[in-house]
Amino acid sequence: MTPLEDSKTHLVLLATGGTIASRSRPEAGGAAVAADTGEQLLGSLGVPSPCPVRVVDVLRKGSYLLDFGEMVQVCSAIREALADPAVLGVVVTHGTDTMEETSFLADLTHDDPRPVVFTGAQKAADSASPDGPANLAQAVAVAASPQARDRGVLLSFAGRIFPSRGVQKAQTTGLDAFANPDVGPAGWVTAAGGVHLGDVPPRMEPFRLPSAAPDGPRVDVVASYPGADDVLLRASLAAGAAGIVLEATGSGNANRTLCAAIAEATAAGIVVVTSTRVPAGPVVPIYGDGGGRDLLAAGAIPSGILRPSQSLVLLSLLLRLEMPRSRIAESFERCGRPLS
Ligand SMILES: NC(=O)C[C@H](N)C(=O)O
Repeated sequence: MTPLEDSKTHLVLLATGGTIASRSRPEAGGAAVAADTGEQLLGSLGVPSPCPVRVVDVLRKGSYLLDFGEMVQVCSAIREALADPAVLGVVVTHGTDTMEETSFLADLTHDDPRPVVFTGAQKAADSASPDGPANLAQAVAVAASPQARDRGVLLSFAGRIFPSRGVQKAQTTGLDAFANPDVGPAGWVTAAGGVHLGDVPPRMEPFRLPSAAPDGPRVDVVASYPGADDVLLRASLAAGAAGIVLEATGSGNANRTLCAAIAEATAAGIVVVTSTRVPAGPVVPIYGDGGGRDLLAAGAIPSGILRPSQSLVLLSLLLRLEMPRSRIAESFERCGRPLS
């Protein structure tokens, strides 16, 4: 671990809830709900932190409850923490269900060399052997490491370190909850806090952070599957969607019915992005008969390597920033490129 040169330097821990903070509650019928404060989480660390940590409680909820405005709120809290030059880096404790969404939004809008590291847990704080304390200790070690600088927003989980772009929750209950099926982890962190990361990849130009208003443009995810018709897509349009992420099959295919409805939607100015339910590989326009080639001709924008969850975040961000379709297409081209 890196010794501190200046005793005033410190990390900030932003607590948002999730399983890492959850305990079973009689008032919830014994179900696990977010309960612990950031101070309680910090108090659970079995090892001393490499530097002082200041705690801010931002939210206390399961991440399956978050909306886009709350994700912006977490990003604003990161920005506020980094406004203090004595802050070395930020750790965010967060539920794992939507950590790939919030961390990606934070990465897209992160304009600072200092590390921001998300972590959480798969087992509740009151379980017999919670994984939260070790995950948090490792995230603190990563955030305090000079090796983690200039890498945007990272996830540290079960000893592995991932850039947020392309990361996916890949286990419902297994302790190694996250994966990047395209490129694997960027590095690892040992139980003793030793951080190992490879070369620093180039960073993308950050986007502006939009307002945290809860009533931004509506963006829905609509799936294609055997027998899918256009009823749900049209319901989304009728509900006022400004953007739709199509969770397509394979390399990004739908069918003739969906394709025709998408052509109508894009002609009316709705932005449609084609992503895929397949865990790895880019969206590629190859097939006709309502496949990816026809979706492209219908005006849908391929998401590159971004899965539906992260496509939803990028599209919601760009629509909140009032970007025209041409810049949205360019942004997906840039942000959807595989990280190598
Ligand atoms: N393991 C977790 O954190 C899952 C939890 N349901 C959440 O996302 O808040």
